[in-house]
Order: sequence, then C-alpha cells, then structure tokens
Amino acid sequence: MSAPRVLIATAVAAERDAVAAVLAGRPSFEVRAVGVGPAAAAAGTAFALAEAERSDLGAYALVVSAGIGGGFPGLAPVGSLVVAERIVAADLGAETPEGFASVAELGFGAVEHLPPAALVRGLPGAVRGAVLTVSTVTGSARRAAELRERCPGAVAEAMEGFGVAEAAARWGVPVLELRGISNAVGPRDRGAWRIGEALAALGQGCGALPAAVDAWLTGAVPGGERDGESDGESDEKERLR
Ligand SMILES: O=C(O)c1cccc(C(=O)CC[C@H]2O[C@@H](n3cnc4c(=O)[nH]cnc43)[C@H](O)[C@@H]2O)c1
Repeated sequence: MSAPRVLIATAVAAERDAVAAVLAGRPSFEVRAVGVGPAAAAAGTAFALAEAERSDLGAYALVVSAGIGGGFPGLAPVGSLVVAERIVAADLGAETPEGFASVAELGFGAVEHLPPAALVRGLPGAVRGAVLTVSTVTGSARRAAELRERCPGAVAEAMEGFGVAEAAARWGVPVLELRGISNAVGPRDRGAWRIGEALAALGQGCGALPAAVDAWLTGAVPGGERDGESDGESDEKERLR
C-alpha cells in the first residue's frame, strides 16, 4: 500500500525550499508555495486538493500550513517551533461599540479549526497553543495586547493557517499548522527578524512529520494513548487509511 499523501502549504518559496530539503526522498510529502495571506493560502490549497481529487494518486491524508511566524513574547521565542492546537482567524469580524465581534459571534460561520490532538502531541519540543491568522502583521504593543485579550491561549501569529484550514475542511481533510518563529509579535522591528533561525526550526519540525504522521495514523501516539481524540477524528483517520 502506498504511503498516505501529505500536502504542505507554505506561503513563499524560501519556506517551501526549507521544508522540501528536510523531506527529500519522501515523495508522499508534497510541498507547495501557495502565497502570502489567508485568501491566497485558501485558494492555493483548494486548487491542490481539487487536483488531487482528479488524479490517480489518491486523496491527501493531511494538509499542513507551514512557515515562519511571530511569537508572543514569553510564550514562543524567536527560533522556536510552534504547533497549533487551535487555528484561529483573529481579525475576521466586525468592530462594534462594545468592541470586536468575530464572524462566529455574528452568526456567519466559524473562526477556528482544531488539528488532531494526537498529532499535535506527537511533535515533542514544539510550543503548543493557539496560532492566530491575521491579515496584517502586528506592529504595535497595543495591537499585540488586544489580540492576546481577544484570543486566550494564543502563542503565535501568522497569515495563512486559517485559509489553509478552511480549504482542508471543505475536503474533509485534517489540518495542522507549524510555525518557525522569526520575530516577536509587537512593535515593528523588521531588522530584528531572524528568518534563518525560523526556517531552521521549521525544517526541524517538518523533518519530524513523517514519524509523527505515521504514529498518528496508526494510533501509536507517545505513551500509546488515544485520549483526546474525538470520534470524528477516528472516523476521519479510518477513512484515510
Ligand atoms: O515588514 C516587512 O518589511 C516585511 C518584509 C518581508 C516580509 C514581511 C512579512 O510580513 C512576511 C509575512 C509572512 O511571514 C509570516 N509572518 C512572519 N512573522 C509574522 C508575524 O509576526 N505576523 C504575521 N505573519 C508573520 C506570515 O505568515 C507571512 O507568510 C514583512
């Protein structure tokens, strides 16, 4: 039986190349640069999923949003790897006299996707928490504090995760988000971004993916537990085996 296919969606070519380098020789892990921001990420991921549907190679078992990101100070330092327990659209909503209201609160859909808990736990050494998807890179302490308050549990922000997750959800494919941290979320200081360190952390995380995915699909998570896995997750894995 062929290995389960995994689609890894990065924003830009530098991220794609860093990920592809550590997955060389693993043809079932396919890395594509789909563009910066949630809309490009959703469109590019949907295109790849539609192509897979028409091909003889079979459906993807997992879609991964992978790239660099900003870490909230004290939670995800520069050079660390973050894995999303929740993928949250942090600025999708409306300003109201009472403050920000998400589209979920307004009754227009969901603002969060949940990666499989067992797979998240299978990447030891990564910081775990909510990863926010924003359309504008945070550039002030005020905005960083606002996001922290709006999204409890947030450890990092980036611009693509929710777009990738929306596309994956339409195809019923589980999603994961991995971020190598290049900068602190807060006052804009472009000179302080450490993209090389972030790409190295991202590469390390993606290098651990084949074993983690295998353990997740076979139920052999660290400690041998299967707790925290919803019935929906088990059904989804069964379908993909
Ligand atoms: O501000 C600039 O001068 C600048 C120059 C080159 C690239 C950028 C980006 O904003 C890249 C966005 C790209 O990287 C991810 N990313 C990295 N850090 C963050 C962050 O703190 N907040 C949001 N996104 C971040 C993001 O996913 C994009 O793919 C800026």
